[in-house]
Amino acid sequence: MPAGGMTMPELTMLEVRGLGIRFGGLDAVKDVSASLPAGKITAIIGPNGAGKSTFFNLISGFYQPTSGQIHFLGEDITRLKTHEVVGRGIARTFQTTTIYKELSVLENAMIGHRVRTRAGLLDALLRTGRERQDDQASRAGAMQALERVGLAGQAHRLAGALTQEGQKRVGIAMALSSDPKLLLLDEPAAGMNPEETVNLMGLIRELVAGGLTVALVEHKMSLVMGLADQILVLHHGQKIAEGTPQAVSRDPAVIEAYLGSHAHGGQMGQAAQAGEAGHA
Ligand SMILES: Nc1ncnc2c1ncn2[C@@H]1O[C@H](COP(=O)(O)OP(=O)(O)OP(=O)(O)O)[C@@H](O)[C@H]1O
Repeated sequence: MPAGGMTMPELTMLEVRGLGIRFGGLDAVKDVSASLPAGKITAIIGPNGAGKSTFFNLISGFYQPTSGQIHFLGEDITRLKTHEVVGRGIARTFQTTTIYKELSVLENAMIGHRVRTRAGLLDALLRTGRERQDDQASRAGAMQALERVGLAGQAHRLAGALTQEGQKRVGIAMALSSDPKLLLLDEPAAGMNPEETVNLMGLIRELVAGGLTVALVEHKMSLVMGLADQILVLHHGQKIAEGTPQAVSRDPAVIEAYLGSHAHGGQMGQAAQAGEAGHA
């Protein structure tokens, strides 16, 4: 115990070591080692095709890595299946909104709960006898999740009738309904206007204040720079930098990676300038 210092050691929520996956001849993710501290927001950024979504797919059990290990709260989860990973406390949202617009907000969140606590979507949709028994548990989990995203009052509306932002919140509620410890958000601000993006940032901050750990993949630098405690930068599947938003936005290797890519060079360039705190 350091005398006079009350700093608690930082708890690691997720740790990956030497993580990699090859598709044919391509290393989509290669030798990535990183730690996600509990109660913090980690952003994973990088130019198009850098391996960000693949990284999420590895953590959430959608893909099996060809090398390396994944530890979640100290447990080796490298070879677990998706629903087992969810059972441990990791949930994710997807790049494209995958809500059922013709169902109610509550039904969507309940499907989220069932899919995440069962082996398959089919099981959840067919409503087997076992499913009906679990109805109450799903309903309770779903309502709690809707409260967390501010949609409890709209539980019985059709999901398709909500705004773009509301529908994003439904997607997040679907992930939260399994009560995860770690939430993976894949491009949460995609398709959102600046006001909606700011609201979404507020929601993510609230969730983290409530004890959640968040990792997000996002191209919108305003969100990344405004939210992230730490940033991992991937390029061609490899980690080229990590650190605070300020440090990463000034990192020559990061600027080079973004400027060298057609797609998002401008955004990172702007972020680096924004980091210069008002210098013209
Ligand atoms: N299932 C797959 N089979 C073959 N190649 C894949 C597969 N998934 C991803 N890849 C390849 O792996 C590389 C990384 O893709 P990934 O989607 O992870 O990048 P990303 O950083 O998420 O890109 P973006 O920002 O455009 O979403 C790309 O070259 C992609 O074509």
